[in-house]
Amino acid sequence: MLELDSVSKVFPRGAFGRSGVTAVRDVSFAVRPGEVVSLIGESGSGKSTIGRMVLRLASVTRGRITFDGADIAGLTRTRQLREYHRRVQGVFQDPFSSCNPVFPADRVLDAVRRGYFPDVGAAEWRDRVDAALEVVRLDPAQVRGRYPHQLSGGQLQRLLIARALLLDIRLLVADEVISMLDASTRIDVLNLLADLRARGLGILFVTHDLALGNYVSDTTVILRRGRVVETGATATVFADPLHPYTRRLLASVPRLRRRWSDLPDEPAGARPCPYHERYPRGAAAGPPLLAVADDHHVGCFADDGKPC
Ligand SMILES: Nc1ncnc2c1ncn2[C@@H]1O[C@H](COP(=O)(O)OP(=O)(O)OP(=O)(O)O)[C@@H](O)[C@H]1O
Repeated sequence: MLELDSVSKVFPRGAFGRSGVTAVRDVSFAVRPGEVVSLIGESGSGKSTIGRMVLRLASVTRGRITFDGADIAGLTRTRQLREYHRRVQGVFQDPFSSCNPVFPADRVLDAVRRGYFPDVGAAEWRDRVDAALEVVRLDPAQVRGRYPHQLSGGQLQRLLIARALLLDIRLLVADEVISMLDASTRIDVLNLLADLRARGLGILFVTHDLALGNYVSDTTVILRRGRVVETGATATVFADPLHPYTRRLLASVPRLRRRWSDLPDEPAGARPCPYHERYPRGAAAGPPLLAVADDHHVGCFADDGKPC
């Protein structure tokens, strides 16, 4: 369904854009129907930029993003982009910023009808809205005519997911959708994402939180400074993290009964770089990621990301 092939993004910087910030470097991965892929990395690692490129909110500098085999850079006409957004939608961290506070929140649902389904009658539309609200486990009476400030962050987030469902989407980009929610609402939204996956939706789950990625995803992509350092089946990556960065991220997840001051500087049992073993320093550059198993790929441990 969605494929990223050696995608890079350079933001121009300085007078006349002569220099640039490389936010994303040679990133490749795929999202299949019914699969949740989590994109995990610290702040500034390029996660949101990838989400924005997938949503066509930012352009790709090098490489290709394809949806069902077609390069999305080729969708230049308004009509083509609208069709793409009927299939691919995003939900973001702050649900309140996606709603105009002076209008009832469910107006975002009516906007879908005006934009995409002007020929659908009022009664049928109401049925469709009720069905979408039921999927996200919202009682229509709870949200109809309510203003954003009268809803909780979790309710509003679910309303925005219902909006995406009205479009009959196939891929959802969920960018830090849980970050602003409290613990009990988080689990509701996570379980909702699991329901959507079961309905065959592909989900690109952008997060800086490893525990959330582990809970919800089938496949994990670990990003560092815009580059993929490790990727694979979530269970494999979490059970046997290879890259020192992944190991550091995992070691720093807060746990009950362990204090911050007890954390070792480096996780014990550092391993030699498998990439280095395969492609010793001085050899011609190897592939961007080394396959250590069918479902597990790792990048070079060197800090600059170049093959050792
Ligand atoms: N519009 C822009 N213009 C210039 N630089 C940008 C722009 N958007 C992002 N960047 C830079 O690209 C890099 C990656 O940013 P991005 O927002 O994708 O990271 P992130 O991993 O999503 O971080 P966070 O979790 O804090 O949102 C950062 O160095 C950021 O400063």
